[in-house]
Amino acid sequence: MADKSSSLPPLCERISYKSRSLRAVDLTILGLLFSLLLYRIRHMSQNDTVWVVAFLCECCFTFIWLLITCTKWSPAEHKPYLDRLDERVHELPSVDMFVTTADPVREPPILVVNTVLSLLAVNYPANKLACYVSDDGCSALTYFSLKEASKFAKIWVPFCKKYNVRVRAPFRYFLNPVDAKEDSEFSRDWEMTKVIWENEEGVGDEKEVPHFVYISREKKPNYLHHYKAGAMNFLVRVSGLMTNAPYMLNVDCDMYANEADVVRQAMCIFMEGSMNPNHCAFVQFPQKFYDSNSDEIVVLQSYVGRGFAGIQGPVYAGSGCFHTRRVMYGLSVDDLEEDRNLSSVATRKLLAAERLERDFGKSKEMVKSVVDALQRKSNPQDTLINSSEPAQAVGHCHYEYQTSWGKTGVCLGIVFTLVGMHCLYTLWEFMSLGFSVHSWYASQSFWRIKTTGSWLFSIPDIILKLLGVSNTIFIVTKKTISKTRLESGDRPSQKEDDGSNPDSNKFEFDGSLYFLPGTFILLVNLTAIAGFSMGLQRSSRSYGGNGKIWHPTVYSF
Ligand SMILES: O=c1ccn([C@@H]2O[C@H](COP(=O)(O)OP(=O)(O)O[C@H]3O[C@H](CO)[C@@H](O)[C@H](O)[C@H]3O)[C@@H](O)[C@H]2O)c(=O)[nH]1
Ligand SMILES: [Mn+2]
Repeated sequence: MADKSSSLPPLCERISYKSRSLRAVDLTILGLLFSLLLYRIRHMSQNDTVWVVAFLCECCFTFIWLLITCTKWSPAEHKPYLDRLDERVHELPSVDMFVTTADPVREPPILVVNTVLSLLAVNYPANKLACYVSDDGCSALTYFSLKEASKFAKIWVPFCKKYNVRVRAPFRYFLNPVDAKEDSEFSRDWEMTKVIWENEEGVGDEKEVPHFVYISREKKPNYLHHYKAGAMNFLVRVSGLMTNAPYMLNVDCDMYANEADVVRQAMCIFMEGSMNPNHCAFVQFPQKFYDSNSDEIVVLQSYVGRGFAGIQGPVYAGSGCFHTRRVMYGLSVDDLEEDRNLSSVATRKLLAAERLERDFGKSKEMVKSVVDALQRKSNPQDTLINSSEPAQAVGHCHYEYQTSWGKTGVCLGIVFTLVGMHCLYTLWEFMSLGFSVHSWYASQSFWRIKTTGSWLFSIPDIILKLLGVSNTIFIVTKKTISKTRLESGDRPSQKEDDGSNPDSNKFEFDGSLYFLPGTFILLVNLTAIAGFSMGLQRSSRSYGGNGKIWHPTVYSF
């Protein structure tokens, strides 16, 4: 386990990216915002509703701006040192990896296969890993695809490790042509692996491949199944009964591990004791997107993500996250002694028989696995410890009933300067990460669509839910696979991103009513601008006569 000596260099370091000039810009914007609000207050008259509404909107904007700026104030990143981990930690802890899928049509099994293969092939001792797939669609197609994938894994995993392949999702890897001399051993292995990948056949070495488990829980009409959250709870229970690893990774089926060292990187953070021995409940990795339209997310993640890392750490993003099992089972920082064992008070509180049964259900095996996890008793053989019977028991839809599973997310002048500064600021954020002005413009447009569409509709939705009138439903998003992703082989990998695909960078809109409010506001704005320019023409013709000018109303969200 980790060496406790504090004189050794750390396994992971926090690197700060504070910038004085950026802070100066932020403070200037803050000054401008406050002077705008002050101006509004000083010139407020009670019967001017437009003025009052504008004031309220600006208050709201200032509040949100303050929140975002506070978040971004002290950006930082955590840098793991893998060589130090390999040198000091000889017995790495086990990790259970979870992949969720729900619909073989919307989520083609080939996606799930790639996700799973990228996880099975990570640089980590195979006997310390187990990969569980939960299939809420209970699909025979997904099942058989995964069965084939498990055969291919026996060739794929050793191949990746032998040649130190970085991105270990085959569809991604085989987009690149082989980069070696024709007759080299590597190119022969490459060809062979590719042929097997395309023909889906394979035999190979089992020892190098982690455990791989396919599960599908029971669902019945009158039982809430809690969508992905329910699937995650089920995965936690079943893996608890089978491998009970102290760490768990969850990945959506439309993602893959794009870094072969991801698990060891997470361990550097979990096992770095010098910051605070019990400091870390989860490690969230940033998400990257291989199709178009993701520039905005990259920018958000770079600035807001680093900002979060600089304050208390990241927020859980739903995928690409490692959790500790003990924290999932109710452990908090105060429950631990210096040596990370449970304190006596915590032992009484967490391990009381009534609490265990109430929170985790009636399965004796389940309760034992929770106790083992809380007391850090590892599964000695790193094998699948239980037969599938207890696992089936915890997969019934009534298992969660009456337990805690599933319950537990100069006015105009100021305005123009502000709007100008805001635009320049967001533009700078985009350009400093290498994106074009066009991509910034597309993201700005999309913000308007989001605020007038999804945000607007989400408010009545939440109100109805709070009033108990409606239930939240989870519609699995359709994972479209672009043509370039399906065509493997002869195309260079950059092909996807160089804009040669005429449909890249385009959004797909269906005939949804959600676009009505945005379109309506756009039309109002256009009419107002047209009216304004007509009014200007008329007034310039009448030499300042007292013709009324129609003031444009421009709504900006
Ligand atoms: O009943 C269900 C519904 C969904 N899923 C899985 O949940 C994941 C996310 O579903 P998806 O339809 O892809 O939702 P997105 O909107 O893309 O997901 C975002 O939003 C989700 C809900 O907040 C988060 O869990 C995800 O991590 C986040 O990427 C997928 O692996 C699904 O297979 C299930 O297992 N069971
Ligand atoms: Mn998704």
